[in-house]
This record gives sequence, C-alpha cells and structure tokens, in this order.
Amino acid sequence: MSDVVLDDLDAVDKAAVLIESLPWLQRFAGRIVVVKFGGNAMVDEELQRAFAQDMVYLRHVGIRPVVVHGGGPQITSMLERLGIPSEFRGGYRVTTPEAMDVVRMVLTGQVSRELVSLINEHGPLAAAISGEDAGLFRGRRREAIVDGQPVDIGLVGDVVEVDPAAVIAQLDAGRIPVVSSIAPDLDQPGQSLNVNADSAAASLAIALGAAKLVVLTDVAGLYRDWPDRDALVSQIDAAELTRLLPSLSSGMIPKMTACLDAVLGGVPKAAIIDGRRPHSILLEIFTDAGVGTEVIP
Ligand SMILES: Nc1ncnc2c1ncn2[C@@H]1O[C@H](COP(=O)(O)OP(=O)(O)O)[C@@H](O)[C@H]1O
Ligand SMILES: CC(=O)N[C@@H](CCC(=O)OP(=O)(O)O)C(=O)O
Repeated sequence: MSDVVLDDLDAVDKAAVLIESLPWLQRFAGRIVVVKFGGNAMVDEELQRAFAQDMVYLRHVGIRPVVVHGGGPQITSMLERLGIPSEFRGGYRVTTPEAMDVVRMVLTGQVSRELVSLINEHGPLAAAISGEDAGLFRGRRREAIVDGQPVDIGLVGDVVEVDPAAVIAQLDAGRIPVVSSIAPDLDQPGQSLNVNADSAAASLAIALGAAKLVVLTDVAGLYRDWPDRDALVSQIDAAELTRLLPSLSSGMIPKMTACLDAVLGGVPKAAIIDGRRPHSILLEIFTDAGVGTEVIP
C-alpha cells in the first residue's frame, strides 16, 4: 500500500473516533456529570495531570463536570507520619477526633488544593468546596457492618442532606467545582464527620440530578470472582447488585453501595472505571462500548 493510502486510513480511523462521540456529545450537552477521583488513582502525578485535562475537556465541550475527590492513601500516610494509629473496618476508616483533624487537613488542605491547581493550569476554572462550606452537606453518624454485625467506627457519617446551591452557583459561573467529602454532624453542632468519598459523590449526584456518576479507581471495575480477576462485570442492574453487595470486600463495599444508591436515587447510570489508564473517562463518556463496570437501575 502506498503511503498516501496508509495516511488516508489513519485519518479515517481518527475521524471515526471523533464522529463516534457525536451522539454522546448531544446526550450530555449542558448536563452535569459527577466524577469521583479515588485516592488510589491519584497517587501518580501524570495521572492527576491527565485527569485535570479531561475535566477541562469535558467543560469545554459543554458538559458540566463536578469533581468529588478521595484521598484515603494520602490520609493514611499523613496519619503514619504523625504516629496516629488508623484502621479500616467494613471499608470505612475508624475515625477518632484526632484522626478527624488529619482527614480534614489532608482532604481540604492538600488533595483538593492539588487538583484545583492542576485544573487551573488550563485557565481559571476550578474552585474548591468542602462539604462543610455553604451548607453543602449535613451528615449523620453511621456504623460499619462487619461479619453481619454493626460496629462503631467513630466520627464517620453518611450525607443525609445536600444543599447543592453553592455547587450550582460555581457551575453557572462556568467553573469546575472540586468537592471534599466532609460533613457537619446534624446531631452534634460543631462536630464534623468523615464521609467516604464514593458515598458523598453519590449523594451529590442525586441532589444535582446528574446525568451520570463516574467513579475512577485503581482496578478495571467490579470483579465477580475477586481476587482472581478473571470475571470483570461490564454491566449490572440494581437488583443483581443488591444481591451481590453482602459478598463484597474492602473498598468495593462503599463504592458499589454508592453506585446502587445513585441509580436508585434517580441518576440514570453509574460507572466504575480504571483511573490508572490515562483519559479512561473520555472513553467511558464518548465511546459506544465504554470501559469498566456500568450500573443501571
Ligand atoms: N470485587 C472486587 N472487584 C474489584 N476490586 C475489589 C473487589 N473487592 C475488593 N476490591 C478492592 O477495592 C479496591 C478499590 O477500593 P479503594 O481502595 O477504596 O479505592 P479508591 O481509593 O479508588 O476509592 C481495589 O483496589 C481492590 O483492591
Ligand atoms: C469514612 C472513610 O473511610 N473516609 C475516607 C475518606 C477519603 C476517601 O474516601 O478516599 P478514597 O476515595 O481514596 O478511598 C477515608 O478516611 O479514607
């Protein structure tokens, strides 16, 4: 084949990828997509940069991305540096008052700031909002379930009320809100609660009437046969996920609970995708096949 023909084929392939995005651009135009960026997916600086680029891309093609970030590994390493013991039970961090100060410091003072500055390298787009700001979240303490039994895990909560006005104001100003998962305790004024970021993202997606919740993590998606990783679930509905939930372990418990809550709360789709692959979110949103695990009502 001559070079000219090869070049033409290459161009046709590239154009096909672009045109495949057309129905998705139409479907998501002006709609809110809540993106949860997990702490395990953000340990690499290059991945954080690619993520920031993707958020700016979504914003410029007319989608309204809202970022909810995690930071579990970053909190763990700061607690270790400070010599404060910490453990997870049923997928949630047991949070003492001392640990809570560190959770807030790392999420709002470190992780959120880093993401905002990476996005803002592309223009003055991102603004940080903590769940404690402007009445965004209000929480209530929760227990973890370990071996079928409820266990006290300290200052850990679920979001029970959302006032999305501050997020909507940022979106209306053309910004990309970057949200930290901390909630004032409804029952204890002055006390704040550590909320799992997947769960906070689901609550926010429901309150905003988001078109989609996308959760970026450090695995390809949900494996039916974990830890073997032979059977990746590409799509699962709420009824089947409800049956599967009790058999899940560690970080997948809050993650899949969040996806289930989101679709039961009116978000049409939730997806768990591999945040270790640069730009995976663009493939998820703009291609017919998508990537990872899709949860539907
Ligand atoms: N069935 C499963 N399928 C995929 N991952 C699983 C499963 N069960 C447990 N996991 C674990 O859940 C982890 C993701 O949760 P987590 O560590 O909380 O990530 P993140 O920081 O992105 O929220 C995976 O890295 C994996 O070790
Ligand atoms: C209660 C609870 O476990 N909160 C989490 C909050 C951060 C988070 O969820 O971060 P990832 O998304 O990176 O896991 C924690 O303390 O680690």
